[in-house]
Amino acid sequence: MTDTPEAPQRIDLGAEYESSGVAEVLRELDEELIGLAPVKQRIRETAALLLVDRARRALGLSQETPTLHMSFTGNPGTGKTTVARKMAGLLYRLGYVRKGHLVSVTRDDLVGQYIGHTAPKTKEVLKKAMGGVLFIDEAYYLYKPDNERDYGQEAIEILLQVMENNRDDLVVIMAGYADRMDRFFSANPGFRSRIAHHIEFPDYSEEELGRIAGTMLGDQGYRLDEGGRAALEEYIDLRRTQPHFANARSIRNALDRARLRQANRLFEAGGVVDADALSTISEADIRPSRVFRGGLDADRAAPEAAE
Ligand SMILES: Nc1ncnc2c1ncn2[C@@H]1O[C@H](COP(=O)(O)OP(=O)(O)OP(=O)(O)O)[C@@H](O)[C@H]1O
Repeated sequence: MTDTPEAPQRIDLGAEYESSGVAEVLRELDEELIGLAPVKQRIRETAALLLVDRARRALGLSQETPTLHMSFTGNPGTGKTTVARKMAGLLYRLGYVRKGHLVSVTRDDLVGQYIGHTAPKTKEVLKKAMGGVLFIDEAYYLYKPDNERDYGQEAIEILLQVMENNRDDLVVIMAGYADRMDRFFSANPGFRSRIAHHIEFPDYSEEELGRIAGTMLGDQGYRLDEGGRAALEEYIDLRRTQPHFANARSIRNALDRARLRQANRLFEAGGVVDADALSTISEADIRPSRVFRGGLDADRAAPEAAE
């Protein structure tokens, strides 16, 4: 294409940053997510790259669609899905995807049980994800090296093809534990070469988990009293060292159970309650947790402990 009369000569990146809505998404990311400083930094850098790429294309300096597929590695509950959703919003605001929604899947959503079932299943998911972001959690389960007839291979081949051919309308984010993802990429170099951005999600510190708990409760209109706060701190300290710990997700689950206990405590006490009582989580709502009694192994049978 030659220059059209409307082709701009220069672009105000600062104005683009605000008017595209990118600034707003980054602000939300900062405000809604506690900690994650290195992740936020990487997202800001990626946003800058995309903004500049868009400006370059607008000025006719390049025509290529950049490779946008990503990998998010880190332990469970470190915010990968939440950040992926923000990333979908960024890509949409910058015009890299048409709709900006996120479709989150695991192996079972892509791979069938019987011969001939996998391709239609994978294609159906891809159809739903087109125009947005396909988030594949624990992506390495697609690849089972001990079984060469595994149907996962079929899904892998379709994904690789679509990641190459539909780069301008679908962004794939593969997520999971760093070490397993690394082995997966070594065994499937096609993915490694198609993924341009690798972002690592660190575990939260105890202090961050405490702040996450405070925000989660605040969002639901609850607060901790002094005893509740101290008990929760102890809870976090213990819970982190026990099996199946899933960072912020474990905190969310613990708070759900605390609210349940609070409701039962109030109900069993009977009588009249005021707003303060209805919104306060106390020590008595946290201490009965099995975490204080030798850990979650005792908890395995309880469905709410499934993390
Ligand atoms: N930094 C944070 N601040 C506040 N809440 C958070 C933060 N990180 C995660 N959460 C909350 O924790 C829960 C789990 O987060 P999310 O699903 O994004 O993690 P994940 O890494 O994708 O986990 P998994 O891989 O196990 O699905 C969500 O409810 C999310 O809102």
